[in-house]
Amino acid sequence: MPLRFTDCSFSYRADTPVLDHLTVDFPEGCTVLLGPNGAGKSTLLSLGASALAPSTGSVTLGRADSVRRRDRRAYRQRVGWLPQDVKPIPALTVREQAAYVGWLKGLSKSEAWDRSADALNRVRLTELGGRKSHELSGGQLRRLGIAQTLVHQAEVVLLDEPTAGLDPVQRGVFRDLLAELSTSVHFIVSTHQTDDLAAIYDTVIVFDRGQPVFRGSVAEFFSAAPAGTAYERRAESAYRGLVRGEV
Ligand SMILES: Nc1ncnc2c1ncn2[C@@H]1O[C@H](COP(=O)(O)OP(=O)(O)OP(=O)(O)O)[C@@H](O)[C@H]1O
Repeated sequence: MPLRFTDCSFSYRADTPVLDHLTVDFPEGCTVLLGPNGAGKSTLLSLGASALAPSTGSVTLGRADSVRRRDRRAYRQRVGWLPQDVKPIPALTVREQAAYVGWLKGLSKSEAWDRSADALNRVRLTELGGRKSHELSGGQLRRLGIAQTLVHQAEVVLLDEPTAGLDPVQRGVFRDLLAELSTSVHFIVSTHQTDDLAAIYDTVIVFDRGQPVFRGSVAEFFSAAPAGTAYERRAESAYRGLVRGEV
């Protein structure tokens, strides 16, 4: 079920639109969103999560429109969001936090509590379930963020730079987790990391100055690199050829 932005505009300040009548859809599977600093990726994901509202246009998941008041609750249940800074909720344990977010999304307390056990198991945090969430490391906290989206069984999960600042081992853990979960959840991942694209993603979207400048398979993305580019430099080279960068 694709997430679709249709004719979407958004500005933080009246004179500088970040998104200007943008139309783009995110297909099923695992999609990576690449783009330079300031391109508008986080803004796009915040709109996708319905944490921000567009000034024109719509953001839809199937028939549910995030902008339409009567659809909003259902829309938010179907979409999970991991912003750049996942926040521990003071005084709550890891399991309580996962359950609490499920409850906020409309589950009953008992349902949220029951599902939190399975969600923590899927992100390999069961053993830390009784620990206070503010005691988690950055990598563990991000896995808790994913567990929160699993509790309310989001169909589409938006991850904003989920591996920034993680050590190589934790990055590997996260990558394996995405691969495992992507059989049942559609992921849209904003990142600056272009290694491992082929191992994780089905679709690449490159965003620059509020507009998509590339949308295709990983193989098509690689083929945007000049002929003869060394194998390990294809992603970087293709990317450089597509974007103009920060103003
Ligand atoms: N809260 C805010 N208030 C005002 N301007 C903002 C705010 N958040 C982002 N912007 C501006 O909106 C534009 C897009 O920012 P955004 O964070 O969406 O880009 P990004 O592609 O996610 O960048 P990065 O890769 O650095 O995270 C930038 O010019 C940024 O300065």
